[in-house]
Amino acid sequence: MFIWEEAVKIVLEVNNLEAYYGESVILKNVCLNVQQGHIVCLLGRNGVGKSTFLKSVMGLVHTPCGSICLNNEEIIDKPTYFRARAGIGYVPQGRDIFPHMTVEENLQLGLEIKGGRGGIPQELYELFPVLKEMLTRKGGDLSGGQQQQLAIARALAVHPKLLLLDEPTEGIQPSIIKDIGRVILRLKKEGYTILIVEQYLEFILGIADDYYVMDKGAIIAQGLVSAMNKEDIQHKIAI
Ligand SMILES: Nc1ncnc2c1ncn2[C@@H]1O[C@H](COP(=O)(O)OP(=O)(O)OP(=O)(O)O)[C@@H](O)[C@H]1O
Repeated sequence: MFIWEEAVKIVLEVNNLEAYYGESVILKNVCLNVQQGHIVCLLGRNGVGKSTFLKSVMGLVHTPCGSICLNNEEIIDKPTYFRARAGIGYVPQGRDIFPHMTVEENLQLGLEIKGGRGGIPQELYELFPVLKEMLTRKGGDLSGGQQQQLAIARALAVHPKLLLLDEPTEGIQPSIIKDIGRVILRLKKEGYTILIVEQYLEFILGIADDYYVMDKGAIIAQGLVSAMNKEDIQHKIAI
């Protein structure tokens, strides 16, 4: 009998990656895959190298060894703007909202990667109704949670093939954390592929498909979230 199996498509494939700040090696031999349509979480304590990993994928740190493939194309030697145009959306830790620009102007900046073409997609306001109410407010006047929503919306403006989120729950009140969780699940339903760096295990349990745990710049555990031994992983990421 012939069984038709749909081929698994890997959007991001990282192999044997090393990253450095000056002479200091931060990432060692990191391998991590993100399958299309999946939500993948990279967990770990403070300072183990999670943000450095996302910055490496964006081309923001020195990565002399290894491989970073986006949809089977090697991008490790490509500049950051190329990676952004190739479809990687990045929401850094701290959000990087422009405080003196309005919410609308911040959203328009998200379109610049693709030459500013097309208007702001209306679905962004469905995902984040609060942004529509605050279009003329300055980014710097928004709460931390609202800024996080604005940063995610800005990255989504060009429909990225891969969305990188660096600690989306950091410093945010529980009700907004729930809203962000709901948005991520909706994006998953729409077929988005997302890699989230987190320290907050409970948040990712309800939303992620696959997890990796990092310690001292190396991957020390990985698997399906559905099969995760939560106590063991919590112990590995506890301070
Ligand atoms: N610009 C930099 N120059 C030198 N060292 C850095 C720089 N940024 C980070 N580091 C160091 O690299 C290591 C990894 O930092 P990184 O921010 O990637 O960790 P993290 O796991 O994301 O932690 P956190 O959750 O606190 O952001 C840390 O030891 C940190 O001090």
